[in-house]
Amino acid sequence: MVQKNSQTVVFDGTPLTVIQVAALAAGKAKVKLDTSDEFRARIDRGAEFLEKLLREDGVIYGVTTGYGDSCSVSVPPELVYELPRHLYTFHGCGMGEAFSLEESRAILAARLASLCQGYSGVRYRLLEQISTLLIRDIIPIIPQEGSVGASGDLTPLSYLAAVLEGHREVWYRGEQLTTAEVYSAEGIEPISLRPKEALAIMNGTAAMTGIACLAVTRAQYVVRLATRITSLCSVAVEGNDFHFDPMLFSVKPHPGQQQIAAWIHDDLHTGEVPRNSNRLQDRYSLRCAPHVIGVLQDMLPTTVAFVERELNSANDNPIIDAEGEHVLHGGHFYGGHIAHAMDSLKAALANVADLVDRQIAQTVDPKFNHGLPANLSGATGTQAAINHGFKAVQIAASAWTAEALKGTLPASIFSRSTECHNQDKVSMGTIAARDCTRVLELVEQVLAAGIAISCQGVALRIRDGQLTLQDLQPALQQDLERTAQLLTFLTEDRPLEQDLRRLVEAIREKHWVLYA
Ligand SMILES: N[C@@H](Cc1ccc(O)cc1)C(=O)O
Repeated sequence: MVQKNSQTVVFDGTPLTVIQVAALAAGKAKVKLDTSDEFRARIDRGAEFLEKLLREDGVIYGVTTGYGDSCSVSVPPELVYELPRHLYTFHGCGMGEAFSLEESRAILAARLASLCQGYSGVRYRLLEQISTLLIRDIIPIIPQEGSVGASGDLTPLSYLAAVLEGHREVWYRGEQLTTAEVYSAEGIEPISLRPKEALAIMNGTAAMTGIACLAVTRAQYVVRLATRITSLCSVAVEGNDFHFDPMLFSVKPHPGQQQIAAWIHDDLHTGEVPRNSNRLQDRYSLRCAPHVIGVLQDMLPTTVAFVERELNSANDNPIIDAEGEHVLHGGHFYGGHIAHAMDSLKAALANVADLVDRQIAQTVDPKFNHGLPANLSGATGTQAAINHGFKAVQIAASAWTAEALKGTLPASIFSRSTECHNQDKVSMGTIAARDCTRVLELVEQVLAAGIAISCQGVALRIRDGQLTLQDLQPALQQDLERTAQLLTFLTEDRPLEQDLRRLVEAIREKHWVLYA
């Protein structure tokens, strides 16, 4: 899976970026665990401190006690080593679809990044086993449902814990196989989890954080593509270029909004604004595009910061301070920041889908599109009467938009008291991240329709001699060519499902080079 000469993501406790996690998840980056003696020693020090504590004090939460509300139950010494297996076993109750291969790799990467901070009291050997899974692309199959995202992603991460010990199932070379058969084929020894180790794997936010890494990197491309679609729609409907003037935006100083306006302005290579324009004001979906896409652009840096801090944090409980010899009890498994980041990201994303859906509506409609044919059908002569162009695609885009908007209900407000009221306030961050992923899929579909329709609109003006290719900025010319590689100009009605699927795939692959 891992491509040759591709980048390498090194797990050594130093900060990782969402881009690195996304590259790793896509199979485009190699994985390397720091093998230096210094790093090994730093990690092992936590496990050694716990061993010492166990010998000397005999009581450690989650090691010699039950979990959560069951912490008042003491576990007799002869059963302490059986406790980790019980933890992942009773949490083996995940439901729903499994996370995708890409998502599951991101989840493993997020857990490894957290354990590499060195505050979880696990052995270096455990980190090696997780990195072996990533390197050999043996990926646990993790059901998506069943985490409240505040006692960590306990249930999803139990699937990782179980796989480390050689149980449950994995994806391996495109097949779903038992971990046991893959380990024996690959000559991998299952690990025997030490007393704190199952808890350390499960008591964190890796499921929601891994998914959030993928969501924010996809959202960065959504911003750019929605901006370019706005420019193309403006050209297609002969919109008013002066809505994006730098002077206009200098008096409303949201930097992301200004950036979007500047990009559109450059795309449209607008000249000097007339002293008193007699041009009409376009509808809001064009005129206010920087104000809608700009919200997403302005919130992305904060969203990325939330996700990267969580990614590079010790999200576990208890935290093991081997240096100072303390066991610190807290709530670092709580995914509140990811919950908020994903809840707000999905709302901003769905607003962009709504904007593009309205741009599509203007562009296909002869009442608003300044002389383009109905539904942008390229059919001429008598054939025009029976051709319906992008009519159904516009209807579909309306449906995808509605579904995206419906998916924006915040998850974090649905906190429930659970686990005998020990977990009486929880984040629901994993649900927020999954919702955000679903919203993203729908947004990308709307953008696929948007790029298809805006390019057809511009191509119609060129075909009908109202515009030449050279009138367009080189970047827009290139977009038309890149779109034409995937979607031939629509003259005669044809089922567009496969074309749209290609376009969605191309969005995921960042096929259009946008504002580099
Ligand atoms: N997250 C809990 C531990 C826990 C683990 C498993 C459970 O099923 C419940 C609670 C804590 O650290 O306090």
